[in-house]
Amino acid sequence: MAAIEHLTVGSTDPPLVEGKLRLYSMRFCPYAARVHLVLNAKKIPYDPVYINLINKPEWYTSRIPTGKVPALVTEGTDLYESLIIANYLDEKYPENKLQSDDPLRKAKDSILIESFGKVGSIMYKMYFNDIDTETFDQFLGALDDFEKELSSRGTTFYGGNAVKLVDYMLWPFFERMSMFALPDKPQFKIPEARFPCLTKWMTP
Ligand SMILES: N[C@@H](CCC(=O)N[C@@H](CS)C(=O)NCC(=O)O)C(=O)O
Repeated sequence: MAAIEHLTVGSTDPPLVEGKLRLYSMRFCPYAARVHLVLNAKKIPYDPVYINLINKPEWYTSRIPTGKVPALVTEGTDLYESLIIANYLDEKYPENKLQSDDPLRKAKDSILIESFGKVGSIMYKMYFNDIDTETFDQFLGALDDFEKELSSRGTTFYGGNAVKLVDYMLWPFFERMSMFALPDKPQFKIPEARFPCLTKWMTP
C-alpha cells in the first residue's frame, strides 16, 4: 500500500505512524531528497510530512533548531542536517551498507559532499535567472572538479561500481540541473561533452 503522505500542515504536528520513521520534508528540496533516497535504498518504512517553508508552522521552528528540512524523528529524537541523518540511517540499519568501512574513503567522500555547497548556491541563482555568464562559467569550473574526481576514481559511480551514499548525497542536485536546459534558458545549457563521466553518471 502506498505510504500516506501528510501535506502541510497547520498548527499541529500529525501523530506519528506506528512502525514508521517520521521525515519532515519539502518536495523540491535536494537536501530532503537525499534522505528520501537513503530511506528508500534501505527499504526503511517512513512517513513523510511536507512542511510549508514559506509559512513554517510554529511547532516546527520551535522543535528543529535550524528550522530547515529535512528532519527525521527516530528513537524519540529529532535529527536534522541531511548528511548527519544519512550517516545515522546507514549505521542504524546496516543491511545494504552504503558507506565504505575505510575511514579515509569516508573522509574523502565527506569532503566531496561538503564541497558541493558552492555549486548548490549558484544553482539556486540560475534557477531564478539571477546569474550572469561569469558566474555560470564559475559554476562550470566547479563542475570540472566533480568530473575530474569521478574520472580519477575510474568507476561509474562516486561510490564505486554501485550507487552508494556519496552518490545519493550528490544526485538530487545534479538531477535538478536538467531544469537549466529548459528552452527559455539556453544560455545555461551544460555542455555534456565537457563532462563525459558526469553525463554517464547522471544517465547510467
Ligand atoms: N544543511 C542543510 C540544508 C537544508 C536546507 O537548506 N533546506 C532548505 C530547503 S531546500 C530549507 O529548509 N530552507 C528553509 C529555511 O532556510 O528557512 C541540510 O543538509 O539538511
